[in-house]
Amino acid sequence: TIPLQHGAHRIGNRTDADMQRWRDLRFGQFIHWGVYAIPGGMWDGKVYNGAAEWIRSWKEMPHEAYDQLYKQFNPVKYNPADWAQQAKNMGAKYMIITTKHHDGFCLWPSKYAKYTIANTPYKKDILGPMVEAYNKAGIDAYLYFSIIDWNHPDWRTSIKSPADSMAMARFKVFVKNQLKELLDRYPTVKGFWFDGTWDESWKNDGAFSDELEQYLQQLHPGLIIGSRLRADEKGARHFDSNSRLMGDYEQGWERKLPNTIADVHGNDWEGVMTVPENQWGYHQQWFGHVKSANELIEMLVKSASLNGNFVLNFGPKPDGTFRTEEQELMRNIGRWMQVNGSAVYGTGYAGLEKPDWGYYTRKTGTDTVYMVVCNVPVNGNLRVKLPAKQSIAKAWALEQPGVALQPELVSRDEYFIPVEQKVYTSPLVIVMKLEQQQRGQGNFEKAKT
Ligand SMILES: C[C@@H]1N[C@@H](C(=O)NCc2ccccc2)[C@H](O)[C@@H]1O
Repeated sequence: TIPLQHGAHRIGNRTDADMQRWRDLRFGQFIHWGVYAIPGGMWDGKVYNGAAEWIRSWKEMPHEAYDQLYKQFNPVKYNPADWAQQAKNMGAKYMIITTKHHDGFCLWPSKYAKYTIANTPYKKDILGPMVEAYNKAGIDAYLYFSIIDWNHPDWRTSIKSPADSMAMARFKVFVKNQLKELLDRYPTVKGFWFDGTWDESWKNDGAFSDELEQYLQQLHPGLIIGSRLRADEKGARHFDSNSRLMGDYEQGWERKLPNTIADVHGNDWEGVMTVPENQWGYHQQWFGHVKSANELIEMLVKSASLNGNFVLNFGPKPDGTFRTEEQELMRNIGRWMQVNGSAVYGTGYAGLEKPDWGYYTRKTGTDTVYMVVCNVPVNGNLRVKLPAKQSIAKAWALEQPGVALQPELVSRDEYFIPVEQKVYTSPLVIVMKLEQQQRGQGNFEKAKT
């Protein structure tokens, strides 16, 4: 291995209570909200085809015009208690809020910047009431923070001169000050979600990203910070130059998910997902494929089945309300989670071969395995293949706990569980209790009894 000062400092996953709590939550709500919601992906009668929160970088949007928009930010309908209730109804157990996106606009009255909510018609802190409302609803709060800051005069994408070095040095002090300010103002937050760390100026300063992570942990022990913050001293990101994961979980799964357990290399990980193909901030005209509740439920279950968390993004409107499509989604996903959440919360990889009909999740540390059926087989049977010497002690549909299903043993360690041929409007969940076979009790003897 290559000797590193600023690579991963831990081999393997965190085992402390804060991290176990994060693991068990499994389902989060991302919120991208800021000045970019005002144009909402359109300007001067033209539609921006990029991600709405990047509209400032669009050639049709003059920087001066964008940089005045904060003077119109006045979300008179903003009601964090209502947001929290909708998130709770959806079944989200944690929330990640953009404190400051790449444009540098701060949703809190930072004393280190002028480009903040304090200097808008709204004036009041957005974050405090949000964190409070979500925590009150039993939802943990995490803070998204962009290192890239297009508004700050000292931000540099690359260091090309001594002047750049001095500017970036000032910028790093500013970043540290803002992060400490956020922890001082919102002490109940459980972690940071860093973004905007791909530019050279950051990638080539692995030492600082390492020191910053340690500084934050020492300020607030137990914080959960993903791999995207980190670079090592050779410019390697997420994984250090010895291929060891930095940070507390792999934070690279953005708008994509791993496909097999091999893809996650035994690490904790989190996938973050947009409802349309690529819009995080509010866009007035969603175009392309908009994901359905069932599609997103399947992604959530797939994530849990591969030992990961799934965070679904919402982009509130400038008036402080969620668009109707997003409200509808929260209700529809919530209806399924209300009944079937136990197949997601506190679960992980079941250690079984992925079946054709859907996903297995296992209640962590138990013999309880959930079968989440997304593709009902035309032969009417759910094939369950177990490792040698394991058998199904009991099986039942989650919605009919009193009705024992009769798995048919079709070959050694393989069962068929019949599934009703009908129209399914959402994934079906079956619960199995597995057991180690008693000594000497071969499979076929079992079938005879
Ligand atoms: C969570 C999302 N991350 C921001 C983003 O710029 N993603 C695009 C991107 C992702 C990975 C490397 C470079 C650029 C988006 O604006 C969202 O905030």
